Amino acid sequence: MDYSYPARSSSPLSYRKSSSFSSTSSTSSFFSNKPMHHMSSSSSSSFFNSGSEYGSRSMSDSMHYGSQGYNARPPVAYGSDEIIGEPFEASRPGDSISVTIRFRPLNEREFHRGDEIAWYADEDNIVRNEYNPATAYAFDKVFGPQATSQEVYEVAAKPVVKAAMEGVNGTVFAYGVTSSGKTHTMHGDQNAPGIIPLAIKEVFSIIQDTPGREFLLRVSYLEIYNEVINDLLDPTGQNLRVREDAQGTYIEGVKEEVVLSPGHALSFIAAGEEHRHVGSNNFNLFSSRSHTIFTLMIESSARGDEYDGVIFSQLNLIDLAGSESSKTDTTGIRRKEGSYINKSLLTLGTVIGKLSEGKACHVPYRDSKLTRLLQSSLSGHGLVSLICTVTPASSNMEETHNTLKFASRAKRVEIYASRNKIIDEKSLIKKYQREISVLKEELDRLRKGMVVGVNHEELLSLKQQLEEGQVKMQSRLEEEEEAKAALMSRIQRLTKLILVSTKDTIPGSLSDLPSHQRRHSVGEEDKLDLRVGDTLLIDDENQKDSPSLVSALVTGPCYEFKHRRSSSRRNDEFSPASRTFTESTQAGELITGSKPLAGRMTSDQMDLLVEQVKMLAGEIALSTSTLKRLVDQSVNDPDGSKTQIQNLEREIQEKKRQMRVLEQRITESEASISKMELQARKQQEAALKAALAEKELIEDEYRKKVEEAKKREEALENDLANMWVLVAKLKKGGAAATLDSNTDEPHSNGTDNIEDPKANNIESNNVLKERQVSEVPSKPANERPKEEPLVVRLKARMQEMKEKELKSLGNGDTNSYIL
Ligand SMILES: Nc1ncnc2c1ncn2[C@@H]1O[C@H](COP(=O)(O)OP(=O)(O)OP(=O)(O)O)[C@@H](O)[C@H]1O
Repeated sequence: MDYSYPARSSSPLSYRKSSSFSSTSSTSSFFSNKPMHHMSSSSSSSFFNSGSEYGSRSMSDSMHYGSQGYNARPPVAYGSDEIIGEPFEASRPGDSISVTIRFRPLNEREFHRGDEIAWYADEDNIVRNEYNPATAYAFDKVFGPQATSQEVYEVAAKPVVKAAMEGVNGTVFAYGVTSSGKTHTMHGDQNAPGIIPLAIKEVFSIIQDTPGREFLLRVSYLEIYNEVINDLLDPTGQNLRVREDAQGTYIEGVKEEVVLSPGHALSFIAAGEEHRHVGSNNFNLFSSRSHTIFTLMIESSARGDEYDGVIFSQLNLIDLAGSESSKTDTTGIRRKEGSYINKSLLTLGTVIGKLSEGKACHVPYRDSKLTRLLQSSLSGHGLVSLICTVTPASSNMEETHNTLKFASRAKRVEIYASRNKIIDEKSLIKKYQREISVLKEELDRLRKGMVVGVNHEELLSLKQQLEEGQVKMQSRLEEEEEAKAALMSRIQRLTKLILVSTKDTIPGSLSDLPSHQRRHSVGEEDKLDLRVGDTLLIDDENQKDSPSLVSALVTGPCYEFKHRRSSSRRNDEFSPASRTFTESTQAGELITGSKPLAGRMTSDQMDLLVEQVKMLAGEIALSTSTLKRLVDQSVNDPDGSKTQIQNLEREIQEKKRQMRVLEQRITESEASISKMELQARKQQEAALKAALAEKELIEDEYRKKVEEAKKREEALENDLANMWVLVAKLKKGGAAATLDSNTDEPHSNGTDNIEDPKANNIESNNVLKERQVSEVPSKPANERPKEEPLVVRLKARMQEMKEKELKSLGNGDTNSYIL
């Protein structure tokens, strides 16, 4: 993993990465506040390094700087009160702020002006004045100029980081005059990462080594510039306000980003650094003009069943701006910045001083934003590690001495660190865990075929809906498939037309050609097409208006198509050989083939014609633009391009002409199609009219037959009625004697029989038949003279009826059967 850390102003990670992770307004306490402080002795042991022994003075590497060495006279005299008595008391129980001193090497500037080593690290814990060896300060650890940031980290930061991972708040901050090495210590660079990147690395490494717990990390990054708090992770977050609640101080609206890896966290810092106020002074080209506070919020809880609540802690990594002495040459804005920096550092010193006195007195935390924000940590809750960076240079001896005094006072501030626990509701990790478990359950239910909040019936209906949906989907797919198939077949039809178009110039129908003859290699095509072309020259009716189309037919469609695709790339190569090809076009070739087919043009062929016109139009546009380019070029080389231009002009003219031919053919085809349609419609109309007339005739005849049948029916009915009358009379008379007289009376009383026509009908029929069988054939006509007129008339009438009946049967008149 690359822990390279960006330089202040030229970071390779210098972009503001917008986080896709949870970003919430901070409502958490800057630190869990427990406003208590306790005085500790100056020799109290550190929380981190107990048992530091004060050793005798020894030469360290740090002393080997400066031309005059460290034996030079001290530039300043010290009062006895400033000298710390020796030896230090060994460690004693109780926690205090960890105070570490880090010397930086003399810089070039100091070296060149002949600065001496005024202060040096005497063994591991002592800072001693070169000019007055009795002036010495003891700290938890003192690092010489050769110490690496990693070493400083191990002592000054690692214990704080580890404690923070276990729920103890922690603050590590670098304090010192400008250009003493604070930023170098806290941030470092790619080659020597500082406390912040090393702490981040440590945090993730601890997570890695703690399989029993779950962690959630968030970061925030802000600066205090001219007593204004700005959010470095959110450029819009300017002039944020410090708020206070039961848990302590917090910054309202500060952006917090969840981080997932060291690189991720570093990218936020790098982005924040871009917004940090940095300026140059005569000591430092990239002087920090603001205090920065990088905060890592750590939540953790035991995994699985061993859940014991959520532990929350904050780790603050602070890079303070350097105090500026009167020697710092600043003007204008820098001076203003400097005065703000000094004021806030002075307040910090005062607060530390008050705390170190251990008296119950007013501590002016509120006098500066810095002390207000550090209130919780300085007031004793959580671990605090102060790293004071100093220069050994004699020219800065006084400033270094002030730093040492400040550090010494800070060392006397006692702290009481304890592990934090937070109630679950406030825990982000808990919130996320809850969400995760809800989602997991939902997933589980879904896997088991259950839907959250859905009962069995609803589930069934859902399944049904799903099935219906599937059916719909299926039918839609089928429709799509059909549409696709239709399209495919249309494409195939068109493709076939295109492929066969050249072959179809052979007289005969398309279907006469076997399909394999319609698909052949370019070589075969060339030979065949030459023959086809010859034939066409003789037979094609278009020869007169389109002679150049023949040249199109000389080339096969495949070859032509290949050429057409490449011709756009090679349009400037108008060699005589290529000219032949450029004159013939795919479009021209196709239409030539389609015309002989078009005795009656199909809609596919019409579509093809339209496509060909479009293709030609495209080719013309391309050729025209090439022509334009050639004409432009010809200004420099008139002779070189002349032939090409002429060829191209001819080609354009030819294509235009072909296009006109095609358009004319389309118009003609359209006209002929509509003419044929009209004719067909007229024929159809005439046929319909004839059919109608024929139908009317048949109907007339039928009507007449019906009328005749009706008339016959009426007549028969009439005859029948008369017969009944006669029969009734015969029955009534009983004898032949009376028959004569009665039958002649037209109004005889026959009403009895008539009243029951059905009964009479059956009876009379029987009587009639008897008489016909027994009397009429057996008796000669001359033996019954009295009966003759009536009987004869009756018989004649019956005969007549029979004949009519037979006649009706013969004519197929079904009405006759009714009788
Ligand atoms: N221990 C060190 N070893 C080598 N070079 C260092 C060390 N400390 C600081 N420097 C160099 O000294 C210069 C100033 O350091 P730095 O910017 O860290 O000072 P500072 O205290 O942050 O200053 P300011 O308060 O003005 O921001 C830098 O070029 C830095 O690389």
